[in-house]
Amino acid sequence: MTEPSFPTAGAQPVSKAELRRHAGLVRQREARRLGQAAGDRIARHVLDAVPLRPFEMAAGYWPVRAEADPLPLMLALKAMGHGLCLPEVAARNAPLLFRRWLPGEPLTAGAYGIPAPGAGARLVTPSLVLVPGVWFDRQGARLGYGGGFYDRTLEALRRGRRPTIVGIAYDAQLGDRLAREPHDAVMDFVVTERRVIRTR
Ligand SMILES: Nc1nc2c(c(=O)[nH]1)N(C=O)[C@@H](CNc1ccc(C(=O)N[C@@H](CCC(=O)O)C(=O)O)cc1)CN2
Ligand SMILES: Nc1ncnc2c1ncn2[C@@H]1O[C@H](COP(=O)(O)OP(=O)(O)OP(=O)(O)O)[C@@H](O)[C@H]1O
Repeated sequence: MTEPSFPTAGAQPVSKAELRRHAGLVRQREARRLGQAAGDRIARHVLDAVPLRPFEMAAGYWPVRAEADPLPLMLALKAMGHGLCLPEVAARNAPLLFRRWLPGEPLTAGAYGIPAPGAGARLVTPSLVLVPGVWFDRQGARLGYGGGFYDRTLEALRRGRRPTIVGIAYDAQLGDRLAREPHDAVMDFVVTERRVIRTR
């Protein structure tokens, strides 16, 4: 397969929409190429390199659209005694909410059809946030689906106790410096199946 030309925020600016489309294709290709091994490697890298405190409340995500799979990591965190939760879109311009979830518990279709724990599950504040994305740069900037949800959410969480923010992606979704906007939340770590990048 020919490598699609590489859009960056450097000499040749591309629109966010173009980068999203390109990144979506890269993600699909990598999901197919790497299969389940990627999620297992990501889990190992996070456990090896990201400092964890006792009793973290870890926000994962239910992988959709070929997002790198955080579930092996979530299962390992649970086995170590940490808590787990999943995001919920509360309103279009609001931060995400997080609800407690244990693997095996039922999920319901939430906003955009993404499975979520549902109104019966307890609301919690995560101390460790696994953040999906379509593109990351090596400085920890992130491009998502464009709703600004994680930007608003991470900004709000950082006003409280200092959470650990970990972007999760396939290595092929890592690129050169993204044009950063003032509202863009920056990850503390970006972890792929190949490496851990510590950004601060
Ligand atoms: N697995 C997973 N769960 C998640 C997120 C995520 O990125 N991944 N979210 C992270 O925020 C939230 C859901 N956010 C989403 C935001 C936009 C679209 C979406 O489909 N956007 C349209 C464009 C709509 C518009 O421009 O207004 C699209 O991509 O076609 C989907 C999910 C919460 N749960
Ligand atoms: N902290 C914030 N406060 C208010 N509005 C914000 C904030 N962060 C982002 N937004 C709004 O959200 C819009 C979308 O932001 P952006 O394109 O960076 O989303 P994204 O990070 O790709 O999406 P997502 O986080 O949902 O995956 C911005 O144009 C902005 O208007």
